[in-house]
Amino acid sequence: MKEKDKPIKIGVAGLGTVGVGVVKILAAHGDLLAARGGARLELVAVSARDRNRDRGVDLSALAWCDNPVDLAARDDVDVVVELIGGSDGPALALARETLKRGKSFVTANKALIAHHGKELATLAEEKGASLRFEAAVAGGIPIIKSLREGLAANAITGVHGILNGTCNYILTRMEREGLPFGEVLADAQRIGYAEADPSFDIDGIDTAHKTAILASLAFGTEPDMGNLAIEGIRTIAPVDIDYAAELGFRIKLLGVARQMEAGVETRVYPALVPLAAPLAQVMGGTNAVVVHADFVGRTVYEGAGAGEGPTASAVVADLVDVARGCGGPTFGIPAGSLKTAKAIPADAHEGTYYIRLRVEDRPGVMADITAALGREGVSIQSLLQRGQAAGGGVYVVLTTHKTNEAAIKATLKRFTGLDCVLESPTMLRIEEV
Ligand SMILES: NC(=O)C1=CN([C@@H]2O[C@H](COP(=O)(O)OP(=O)(O)OC[C@H]3O[C@@H](n4cnc5c(N)ncnc54)[C@H](OP(=O)(O)O)[C@@H]3O)[C@@H](O)[C@H]2O)C=CC1
Ligand SMILES: N[C@@H](CCO)C(=O)O
Repeated sequence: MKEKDKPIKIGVAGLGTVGVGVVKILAAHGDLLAARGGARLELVAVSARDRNRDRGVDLSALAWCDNPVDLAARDDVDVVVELIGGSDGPALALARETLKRGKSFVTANKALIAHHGKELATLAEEKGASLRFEAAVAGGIPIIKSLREGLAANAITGVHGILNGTCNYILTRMEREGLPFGEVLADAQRIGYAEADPSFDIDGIDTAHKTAILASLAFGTEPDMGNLAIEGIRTIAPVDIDYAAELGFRIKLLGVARQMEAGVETRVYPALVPLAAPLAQVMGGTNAVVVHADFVGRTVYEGAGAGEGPTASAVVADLVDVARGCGGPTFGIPAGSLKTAKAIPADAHEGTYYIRLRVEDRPGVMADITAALGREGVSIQSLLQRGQAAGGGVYVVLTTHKTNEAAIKATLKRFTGLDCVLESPTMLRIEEV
């Protein structure tokens, strides 16, 4: 047998939504994957918590490890796939142990890579092993490969993504069906989109993990959660979805990484996106990423961002790359050359803004509002007033011309101090991507 014909023996830790998907693809596409990778991908061992659970796939011929870290030490395992989740605990222990032994490691775990990416990449590069995580960002979309390989000729200036299927699914159904937040979240959990702790999804942490990874690949900085300002979608009210539509926008939770003069800004926030923009068309559990780069211009990537088949598709694509012997540094440049990301103050953010106020319905209110904006040098782009807000008073909704976040925060403080303002103002950024 030629060296190339030797099978690649795989151990999979975690047999939940994604793990079972990987088992199914390996079983369904054995010949196709062997032809593409130049070696058969042979699943030999698995690990999960409950050995007796029926997972709808045949595991009877496979070795079982109660402790997932034992997969790394097995002589019959060449490559370990980690589909447990969590930034630390067994996932991290397994990653370290696998790479220390010079074996390649494939994962869908964005928390692990966002928190320990540099350490693990350093270890992989020292040991000549491969560390792959295509499934960790945007599920089935090959965005890691695109940034690391397809766009390698370019300096990247910005990356904007809808990176969390759960949030996009919730926002879509709130808009289309007028359903309350909680009811839709339960559906996202049933479909298998949501994280084990769904607050990671709705509070923007999952998007932040993915943004940290994309920023690292795009800008050559080490993945760094410490510099990321994070806002989720809990505060988005149906009324904001309606006003956004009236103004020609749709609300999306975005992960944003962009090159600014002072460094790379990385943030997560719900934003108003113009209805004609590609990101506004992305509905349900679908993810999308828009990359701006100097020579190629704008490129757009879209596809299923979560769920069994799409996520497992990306995991198995990484296994094919390992079989092919595809190498190169994990984040596109050697781990030792990754720069430390600089914190960019949120107040430096420049852009246009949406503000919703609930105010008393009486003469002089609009004058107070416009005076507060004027004092902070914030110029109004559009202004709406609608009758009878829930809870009394009326809603006043405005968008601004370009300004900075320091001026917006100062304006919001002035609004909060006005007698006519009945509740804390809602502020959302507008992103023209
Ligand atoms: N679901 C999705 O759409 C996506 C998920 N991901 C990522 O993929 C990873 C897996 O997600 P998902 O499949 O949804 O998760 P699940 O919760 O469905 O599955 C997790 C699996 O890990 C096993 N497990 C948990 N703790 C241990 C442990 N200590 N030792 C051994 N096995 C353990 C569980 O075992 P048991 O079944 O016995 O309880 C289960 O099989 C996560 O990192 C997630 O963020 C990435 C993209 C999309
Ligand atoms: N919980 C994540 C899974 C995919 O990473 C989501 O909803 O997008």
